[in-house]
Amino acid sequence: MTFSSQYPQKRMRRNRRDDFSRRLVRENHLRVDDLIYPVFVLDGHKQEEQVASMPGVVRQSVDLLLFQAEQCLRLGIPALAIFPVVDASLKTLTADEAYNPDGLVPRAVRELKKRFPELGIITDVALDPYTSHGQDGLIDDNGYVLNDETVAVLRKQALAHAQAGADIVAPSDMMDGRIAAIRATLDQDYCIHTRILAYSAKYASSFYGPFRDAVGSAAMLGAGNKYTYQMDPANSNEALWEVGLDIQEGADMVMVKPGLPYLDIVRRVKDEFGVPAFVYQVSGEYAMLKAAAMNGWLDEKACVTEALLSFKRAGADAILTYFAPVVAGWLQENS
Ligand SMILES: NCc1[nH]cc(CCC(=O)O)c1CC(=O)O
Ligand SMILES: [Mg+2]
Repeated sequence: MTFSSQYPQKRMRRNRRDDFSRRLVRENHLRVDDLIYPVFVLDGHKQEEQVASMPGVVRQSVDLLLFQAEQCLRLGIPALAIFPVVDASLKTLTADEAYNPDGLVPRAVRELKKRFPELGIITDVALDPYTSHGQDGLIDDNGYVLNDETVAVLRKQALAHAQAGADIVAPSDMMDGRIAAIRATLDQDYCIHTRILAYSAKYASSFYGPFRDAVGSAAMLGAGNKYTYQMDPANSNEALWEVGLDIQEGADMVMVKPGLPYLDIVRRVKDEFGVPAFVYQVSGEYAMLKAAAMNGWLDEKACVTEALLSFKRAGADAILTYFAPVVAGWLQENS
């Protein structure tokens, strides 16, 4: 039996045949330089709690966080993103604790920067850990989140973080005009080097569920939602509009959040603006992968790596992922 030499005309499989040629034609790579590790910080000493809906993720006091920070540095992870678990007694309608210069976040930042000055520290600028209703801003009598009144508090919060030494402040609140306002406040105080990572295209996603458990805002929020400020998952052009405004207002990097269900947005943002575009593989994405892996239904290493590589393929420059240290370890094994 003979085979026609004209069929197939082109053999795409030739490059895939061997590991060496697969490596040579590989278009995208996941590197440790791409990773940002989100961590949950608690008050107190030697405190550590598991997050039930995020197996392998803990909330911990600053003294213990220092060990994780050291490990990240050793692994080559460029930056940590800090999220506070604030005691219910400190949550108020006006979120005053958000800009307490001696609050949990500024204290954590000072400790981390003192011990590990070369490790990048990113703080979250939003009021949800500090409000008694779990919304990211101040509310009126009808529960509507007020824009300008909220921005006035965010300015103070961002300044408190910057003065404590945060390298990057990251407004995740989705109020209008907050990037310009925060930039002006930082500049007035000569915090000219503090970068702003704008959560520009942040969707009203149900994949944030485990995060809200982790920081304890779920109980506060109750049946509430964030539809009046976070973006509608149905929208795509609007994300470009949001990103464009934040760049104009002075953002140094922009973020798309969540990740996997919004790869198309990452690609559009990168193509349209060419600015540093970050993506957040959020708590629900972590929980999905982890749950399936723990059941033996998915190969954790293979699937996590594939999901993270998809962000690179979509054009992301950096990825916030709860898998960061684990992945950094895998990358070291391979090199
Ligand atoms: N400012 C709130 C905030 N900052 C980061 C996340 C979610 C992160 C995650 O799910 O991993 C949220 C949740 C929300 O908007 O309710
Ligand atoms: Mg906006």
